[in-house]
Amino acid sequence: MTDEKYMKLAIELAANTKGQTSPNPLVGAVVVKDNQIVGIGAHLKAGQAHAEVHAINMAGEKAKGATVYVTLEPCSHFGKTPPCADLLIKSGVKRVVIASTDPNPLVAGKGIAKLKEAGIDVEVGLLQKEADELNEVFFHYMSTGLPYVTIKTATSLDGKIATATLESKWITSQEARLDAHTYRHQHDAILVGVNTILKDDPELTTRLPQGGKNPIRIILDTSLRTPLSANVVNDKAAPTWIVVGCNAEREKVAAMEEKQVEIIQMPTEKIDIPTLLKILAEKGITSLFVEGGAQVNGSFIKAKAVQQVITYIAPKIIGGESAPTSFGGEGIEKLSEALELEIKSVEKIGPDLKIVAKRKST
Ligand SMILES: Nc1c(/N=C/[C@H](O)[C@H](O)[C@H](O)COP(=O)(O)O)[nH]c(=O)[nH]c1=O
Ligand SMILES: Nc1c(N[C@@H]2O[C@H](COP(=O)(O)O)[C@@H](O)[C@H]2O)[nH]c(=O)[nH]c1=O
Ligand SMILES: [Zn+2]
Repeated sequence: MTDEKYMKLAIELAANTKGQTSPNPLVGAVVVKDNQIVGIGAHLKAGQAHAEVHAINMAGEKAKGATVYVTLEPCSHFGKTPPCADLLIKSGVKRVVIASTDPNPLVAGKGIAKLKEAGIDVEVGLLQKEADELNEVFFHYMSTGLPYVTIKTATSLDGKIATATLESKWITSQEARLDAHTYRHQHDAILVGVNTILKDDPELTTRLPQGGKNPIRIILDTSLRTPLSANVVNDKAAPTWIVVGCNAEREKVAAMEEKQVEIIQMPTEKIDIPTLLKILAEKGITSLFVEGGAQVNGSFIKAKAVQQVITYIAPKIIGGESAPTSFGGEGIEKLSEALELEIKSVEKIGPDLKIVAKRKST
């Protein structure tokens, strides 16, 4: 039981740095000696000390003969920081309890092997499910080389994202919209289509009472119709990248680049989602928050390029055959082609419902 207690603390430490460590994983570590916690640590920012380093430094001499609980296999490579496995060996710990193994090919089992070779008692898998869930973004990015994609939609009870005259402010409550901003803080980038820019001129920034990091703003805009006057072009609140097709007008591209907007020009006329995801991953985007609208959401579903769908439902009926729903595009013909997810949670947020659904882990 005490092992679980300490690993739960390590997981808690890791969970509280969500949104800070990208492209690195969330990691927590706890050092225990004679049933006393003598050191704790979490990885706070990519490029800075790993969780084990903080915890071992805090433990000092007491690390000798101690047990270390760490949510991810200690690294064994020289990345931006020296290997944690070597540090644990040098500090004379007796036992290391690990939750998740690290799929990073640079680590993948080597950290565990190193510790065992040095005669340290290693145990793997304690609360692995909870720890793995914490790092679903990092593990997905490591194993696929693509960003972990979350689509967020906000609809009425009858599934509409706007009225037939395209009025959409607001369908869901302030509380639900605030909840969505937490995801903006946690994601590397937010993505919308140019129609959302033209209709709402959104800021796409993280506006939480407690503050938060603004994600990089990505606009899908094949023929570069985003106005030079748009908020996302002028407010300098966060980087803005506009994805265009190969036929976007040179002059418009130059005018946008003048305003420090980054243009990502696709090799094809249209924007191919799988190709775009590879480009974004290469640019270090490990998590992508897609806030629609209908056409963009439809293109991600068509490409089956989504890992999580978060739906906020307001207890309102909008009606109208031509009122848009969350996923546009041509859709599917046969039900067997429907994108299969599993519902992970259903909760009330103010007057609204929030449903989190995830792809079955492939
Ligand atoms: N219309 C609704 C939403 N609409 C979401 C659209 O993407 C909207 O244009 C942007 O979220 C606005 O961006 P910003 O706030 O200026 O950063 N999202 C919601 O959660 N509920 C709704 O009712
Ligand atoms: N954050 C973290 C680990 N992260 C591992 O190390 C890699 C990043 O290495 P670096 O570039 O040196 O920060 C990352 O991809 C992942 O495999 N490992 C750990 O032992 N403890 C930590 O707290
Ligand atoms: Zn490390």
